[in-house]
Amino acid sequence: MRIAIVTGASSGLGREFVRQLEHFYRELDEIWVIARREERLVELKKEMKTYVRVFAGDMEQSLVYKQVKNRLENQNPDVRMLVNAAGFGKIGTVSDVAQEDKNLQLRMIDLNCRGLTEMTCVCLPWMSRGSRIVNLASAAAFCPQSGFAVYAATKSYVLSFSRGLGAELKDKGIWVTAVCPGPVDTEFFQVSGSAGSLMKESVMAEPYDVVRQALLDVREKKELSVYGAAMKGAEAAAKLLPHSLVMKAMEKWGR
Ligand SMILES: NC(=O)C1=CN([C@@H]2O[C@H](COP(=O)(O)OP(=O)(O)OC[C@H]3O[C@@H](n4cnc5c(N)ncnc54)[C@H](OP(=O)(O)O)[C@@H]3O)[C@@H](O)[C@H]2O)C=CC1
Ligand SMILES: N[C@@H](C=O)C(=O)O
Repeated sequence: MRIAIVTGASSGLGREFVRQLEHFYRELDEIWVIARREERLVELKKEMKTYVRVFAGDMEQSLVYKQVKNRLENQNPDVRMLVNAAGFGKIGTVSDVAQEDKNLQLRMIDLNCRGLTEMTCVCLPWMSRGSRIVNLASAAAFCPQSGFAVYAATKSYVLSFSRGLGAELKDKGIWVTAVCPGPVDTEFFQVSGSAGSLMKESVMAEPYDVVRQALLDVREKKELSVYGAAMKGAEAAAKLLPHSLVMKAMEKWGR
C-alpha cells in the first residue's frame, strides 16, 4: 500500500498539499492527515477521492506520534511522501511575546522543530527509493528577524535539518525538499498576528500557487522550493549581503 502523510492538514498549506497530491501522485492508496481540529480533517476526507485516514491529535503531545507509528507497524505501507506542514509563528519581540504567554515560544520550538523531527523519524523506516520528505520552512529561514526572532530561528532549523537529512538520504534515493515561501494567505496570520506591513501584503501568495510550485520542485528533486520573484530576491539578498543590512531593511519595510 502506497501512502502520503501530511501534518497540519486542517488548513492552509497542509490542506492544499492533500488536495493537490491526489492529482500529482495518482498511485497513492491512502493519504494520512494529522492536525488537532478533527472536524476539519473529516471535511477534507469527504471532498477527496483517495481514502483519507484521520489522526486528530496535538503534535506537542506524544500520543499522536504513537498512533501513527502503531498504524505504520500494523499496515506496513510504503510511505511515498511525508509533508511536514504543522507549525505556527507569533509576531512580536521575544520579551513581549513571553510576557503575554511565557510558554508560547517554547511551544513554537516544540512544534516547528521537535514535532517535525519526530514525525520524520517515525516515518523514515517506511520510506524507500523515490520517497519524498517535504518540510515547510519559510523565507524567514534565510536571515534572522527581529520581531519574529523565535519563529525565524525555528525555520532556520527546518532548512538546515532538511539539507543535512537530504545529504544523508541521497544514496537511499529519498529526496528532501525544504519549502520556503514568503507570506501566504492562510490562517497563519490569525495565529501569528496580522502581517501588518504593506510590503508583506504586496507579496502575499495564494496557497494553491505555492503548493503547486513546491510539488513541481519536489518532482524535480530540488533541495529548495522558493515561490515567486520577491522571495527568490530575498534568498539572494540573504546570501550576498551582510545579514545586519538585510535585517535593517526588514525592520524598515518588513513589518
Ligand atoms: N502562511 C505563511 O505565510 C507561511 C507559512 N509557512 C509555514 O507553513 C506551515 C503551514 O502554515 P499555514 O498553512 O500557512 O498555516 P495554518 O495556520 O493555516 O496551518 C497550520 C496547521 O498546523 C496545524 N497545527 C498547529 N498546531 C498544531 C499542533 N499543536 N498539533 C498538530 N497540528 C498543529 C494546524 O491544525 P490544527 O490547528 O487543527 O491543529 C494547521 O493545520 C507552517 O509550518 C508555517 O510556519 C511558511 C512560510 C509562510
Ligand atoms: N514567511 C512568512 C512566514 O513564514 C512571513 O513572512 O510571515
